[in-house]
Amino acid sequence: FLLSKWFSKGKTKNVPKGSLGYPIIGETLSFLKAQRQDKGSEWLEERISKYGPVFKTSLMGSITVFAIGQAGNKFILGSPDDVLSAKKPITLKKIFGRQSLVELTGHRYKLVKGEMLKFLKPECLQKYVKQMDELVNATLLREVTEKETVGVVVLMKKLSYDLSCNILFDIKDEHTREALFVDFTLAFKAIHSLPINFPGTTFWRGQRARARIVDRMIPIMNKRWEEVSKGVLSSTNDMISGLLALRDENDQPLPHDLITDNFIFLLVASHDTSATLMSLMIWKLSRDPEVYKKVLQEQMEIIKQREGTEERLTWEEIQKMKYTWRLAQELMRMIPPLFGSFRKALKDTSFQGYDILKGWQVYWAAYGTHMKDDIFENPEKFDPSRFENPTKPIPPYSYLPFGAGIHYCIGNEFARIETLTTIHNFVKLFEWSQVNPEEPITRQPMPYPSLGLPIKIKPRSNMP
Ligand code: HEM
Repeated sequence: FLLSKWFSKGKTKNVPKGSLGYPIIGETLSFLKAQRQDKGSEWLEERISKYGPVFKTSLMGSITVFAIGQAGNKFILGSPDDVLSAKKPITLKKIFGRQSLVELTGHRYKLVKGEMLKFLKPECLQKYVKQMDELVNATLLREVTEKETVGVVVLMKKLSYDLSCNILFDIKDEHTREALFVDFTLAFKAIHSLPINFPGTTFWRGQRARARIVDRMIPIMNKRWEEVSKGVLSSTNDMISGLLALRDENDQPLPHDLITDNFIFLLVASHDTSATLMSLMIWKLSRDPEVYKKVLQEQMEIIKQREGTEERLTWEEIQKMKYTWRLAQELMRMIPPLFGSFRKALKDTSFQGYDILKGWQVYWAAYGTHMKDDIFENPEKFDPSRFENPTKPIPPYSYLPFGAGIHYCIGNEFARIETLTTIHNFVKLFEWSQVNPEEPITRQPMPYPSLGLPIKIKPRSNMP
């Protein structure tokens, strides 16, 4: 009965063509495998050539429609939330929690996002530049000094995690941070695993890790709640305090489990994405002398022009790092940190004559536009200058490292500042060379140098 129900699903409608694969698991295994082997674009191409740019498959236990290309991106990312919501497949939902931002809709979504934005908008981030610079500088010196070889990927993961923990959540206790980091690593792996909850599976381990994170957060949250209630701590101190002080439409505080869910969600959203970008930047600088020269020149010029005794970076100096950020933009065009992302249909809808039924998932992928020559001239050519003087403006819904529409990344400015601060300190403090000059990038599923980017490193000998 279940099998016939599964195969007859949507038969009376004009649904997109495509194979649903095996019952329940569908094509999840081949999709995850392609992601891990950095063959996501081949996986897509195979299906596009058979069924066209709009096709269906089944992923993570749900029928999933892909709509590849600018029109597809516009449809998916531009649809209102009550038609295509950002609700995620079971693995993400179980790790992020039922009340993470992407599971919320309507008023509650706006309320929680509004509070997050208070900390993430440029006006607010300006005041964290100095603190970020201090933290990056101290971490790099501590982790690198007296070592001849360093694994950049591990270092960047640790750095971006520490930055989020410190700046966004004010978790300063080293022991707590370390313990949480171990569990976050396990929880993150579970997001991209098969949803099989059986002792020993990645998904099972991730959920146990999440439970431990929640246990560790309870006393932290209770203490903050007490401090915020007594007025000892301001709601502007950090995001946890801000969410604790927030009141809903009935003037009631938000449930503590909503705050824990969003703490976990934000750490995942902010940690591996930025760590990927920073690792890709150092990977590119290690193997492209031309690019390295320009970045070094830009960063050293900033130090040279510094007046007075100020040693730490300023907001104005971040704005001067134009070439360094264009390098990041071009890297994210060719190797987007997020391959794509899911939406869930809350109502029946349609695209280009194809029916998409309530309950189905929809997936957008950056691949469909980032490497197309009608959008980016010579798309295979690595050319940061295309973001300086574009011959023609990039059409909307075509360049998607941070997504687009309602769910556009609200941490993009935070990511920009931490990336630029890290690269500034890295080139200022060290000289280095790649241990494996041919090291390629592989998706795991985030695109990292495949061997963790080991580098031989020493303190910089010549300063301006
Ligand atoms: C280079 C680093 C980053 C990249 C490439 C990135 C990418 C993205 C993308 C593609 C989306 C849209 C996902 C979708 O459409 O389903 C997104 C959403 C989001 N990102 Fe980021 N992100 C980065 C850094 C950060 C940071 C540092 C934070 C927080 C401090 C953050 C917080 C968020 C949040 C909260 C959302 C959900 C927004 C919503 O649903 O309204 N991200 N990010």
